[in-house]
Amino acid sequence: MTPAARLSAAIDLIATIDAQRIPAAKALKEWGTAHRYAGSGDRAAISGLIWDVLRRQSSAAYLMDDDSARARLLGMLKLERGMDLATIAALCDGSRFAPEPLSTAEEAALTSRSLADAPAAVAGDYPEWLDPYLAKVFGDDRAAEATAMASRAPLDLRVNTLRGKREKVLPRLAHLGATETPWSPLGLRIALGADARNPGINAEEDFIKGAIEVQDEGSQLAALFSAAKPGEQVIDLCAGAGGKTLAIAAMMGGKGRLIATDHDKRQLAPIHERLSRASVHNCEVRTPRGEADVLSDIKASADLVLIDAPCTGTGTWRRNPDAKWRMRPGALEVRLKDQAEVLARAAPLVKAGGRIAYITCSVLSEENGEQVRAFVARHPEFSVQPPEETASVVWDKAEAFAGAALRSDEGWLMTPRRTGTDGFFVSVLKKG
Ligand SMILES: C[S@@+](CC[C@H](N)C(=O)[O-])C[C@H]1O[C@@H](n2cnc3c(N)ncnc32)[C@H](O)[C@@H]1O
Repeated sequence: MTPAARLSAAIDLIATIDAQRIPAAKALKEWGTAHRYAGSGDRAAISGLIWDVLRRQSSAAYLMDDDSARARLLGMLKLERGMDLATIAALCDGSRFAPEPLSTAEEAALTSRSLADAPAAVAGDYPEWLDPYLAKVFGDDRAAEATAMASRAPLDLRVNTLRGKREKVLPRLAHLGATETPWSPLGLRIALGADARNPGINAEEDFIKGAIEVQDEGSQLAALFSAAKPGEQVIDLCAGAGGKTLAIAAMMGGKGRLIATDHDKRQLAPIHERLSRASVHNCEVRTPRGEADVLSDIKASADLVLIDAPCTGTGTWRRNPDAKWRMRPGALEVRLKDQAEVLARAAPLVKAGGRIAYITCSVLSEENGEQVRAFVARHPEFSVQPPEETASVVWDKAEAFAGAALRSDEGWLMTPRRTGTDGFFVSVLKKG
């Protein structure tokens, strides 16, 4: 397929997604089945176009003053891909399989309209009901923050120090264009192209041998801020597929006791294979069975309880542009309740002098600072460790990090705009 034919296919697909109200991933899969002649390059390119239209859904429609599938695609080409009028016009030349030539109104919109007067929710591409929530966190910066939260994310990797060293792994991933991430001493970054092609990390020898894991740099920093140490007793209460568990295990260097659990046993399913590939030998996975409390033997003995809390995931919008538009107010209410529950469960597990590391991948203060304040009010035996302290334990970049991240009395908030990471909040709460 020519680049122009891919645009035509993308316009048709967006119209289908609109009309049938189906998730983009499902629509793309069905399109692939119905167009078996399309090669993998075509599929990747068309997926990339669809995801980018979802990223710029509102702003592209505003720019074009038209919310049709075609208008949103054209607006996206300008806003997300930085194409000028001549480039867009050359693609839309009306030839066989290419989109129709640009109308006078489309040409005018692409040259003279801008987002300068657009409401923040439109310029920043987020559901309008979230505007007061984002205003509370970011104030007048919310459109700029949200725009960064809508832009395509790179692929970040964490080098597993149980199996390798960053300086050794880096040259082996040179063919993928890997570079060091700016903050994490363990991070590597691979920029992803507009065609959404997967670089095939799972087939890399370093991945197979457990020397690298896919993990956003913000997630790596959140784990580092917990300051897990060799010899400690650490409980990962919301371990899920084990992303943080693996990072914590590497920090512990195989020494001490690590317990991973989750209230949903299905979420834990991939953790066993991942722990084994990463050569983690000191982690006990406790899978819930029925109503029994799998942590009933643990009473005020943990040095660290890690809570990678269930959250709305607003910090990961750049990886899930479809989920962003599907988010409903009810989802926030449910998550707030879950978070309070997990915090209450963690409190009695921690020993005097121990700590809770509370982490979310959301930017909303209801899930972050407000949740922490409410917990400390209910549990005065806990107090927030000053954020500067949590960062300085980690590394010499603490000062630059403090200048970049958003600090509150309760902890650090990382965002795509500020730290180039997914949105992550981290608070460390000391007991006694
Ligand atoms: C953000 S995800 C964890 C991701 C995982 N730690 C990782 O890094 O791959 C949140 C997890 O919390 C779990 N969860 C939700 N409510 C919980 C509760 N009340 N107690 C324990 N886990 C809970 C969910 O099942 C989900 O796996």
